[in-house]
Amino acid sequence: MNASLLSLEKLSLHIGSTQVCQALDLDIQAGQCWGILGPNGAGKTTLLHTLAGLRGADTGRILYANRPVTDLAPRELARLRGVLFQNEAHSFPGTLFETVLAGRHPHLGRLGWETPEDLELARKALEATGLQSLKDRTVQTLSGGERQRMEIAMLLAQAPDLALLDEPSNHLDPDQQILMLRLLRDRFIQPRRALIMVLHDINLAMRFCDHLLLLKGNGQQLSGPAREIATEENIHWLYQHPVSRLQAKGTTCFYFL
Ligand SMILES: Nc1ncnc2c1ncn2[C@@H]1O[C@H](COP(=O)(O)OP(=O)(O)OP(=O)(O)O)[C@@H](O)[C@H]1O
Repeated sequence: MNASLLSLEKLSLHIGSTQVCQALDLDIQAGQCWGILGPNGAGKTTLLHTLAGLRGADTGRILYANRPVTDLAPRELARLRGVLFQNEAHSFPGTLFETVLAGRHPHLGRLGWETPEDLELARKALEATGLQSLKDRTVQTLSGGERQRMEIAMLLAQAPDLALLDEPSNHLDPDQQILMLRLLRDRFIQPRRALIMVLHDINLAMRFCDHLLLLKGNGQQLSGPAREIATEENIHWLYQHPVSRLQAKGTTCFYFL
């Protein structure tokens, strides 16, 4: 049996007038890729930030390897989980290389100096995301897609056990969407690692996720293996839009009518 990286026990969460989830039990195991789907405003980002330990829940517990997230020091938490935020604003005007290298922060020694290994990991992360030729550019000069790839590179450099991604395909063209999600899958779908991503594109979710959490935005939720959860009926229930489930080239996809 795989190890449990993150467990939710009877988690209830609301923001404003939105009930994001209600008594949600979930077990994210090493080697799994979870997709969180739901209509605009359902609370997907709010839940992701809560899982990351950045905000509190109403009731219930969030456990990282059986330890409550509230007991973990920031540095320890930053080694366990990394977050790809939507529209992250970087406050200092660094170069691409310096920014990606900052991903190594949770791993630095007491003096805070980067080792040659940290520099090498940052260099490799830039190479993996195809950004090495831009390494000396300032972050402010990057296009939306280049910036998104930089955020992914930073997460690769951080190398946490669990990656929490908020719409990782944002700003990416179709080719880069596939390349970056493949890269994330290859790095994080590992015996000691896992991936959770909020996605709007259900077909990307079908392609990359083995488990799904559907959030309706009124406290109703459905979770489980993607092949059981991704039915025409459930996807119609989720988005309140007519949809057809199709088989193409051996994979399941959804066509919104
Ligand atoms: N500080 C706040 N106070 C009150 N309501 C808020 C606050 N922040 C967010 N909300 C609302 O909470 C709901 C959930 O927001 P959230 O960003 O988590 O949804 P989401 O599912 O990620 O949405 P989207 O798909 O549009 O990105 C939204 O209706 C949002 O307007």
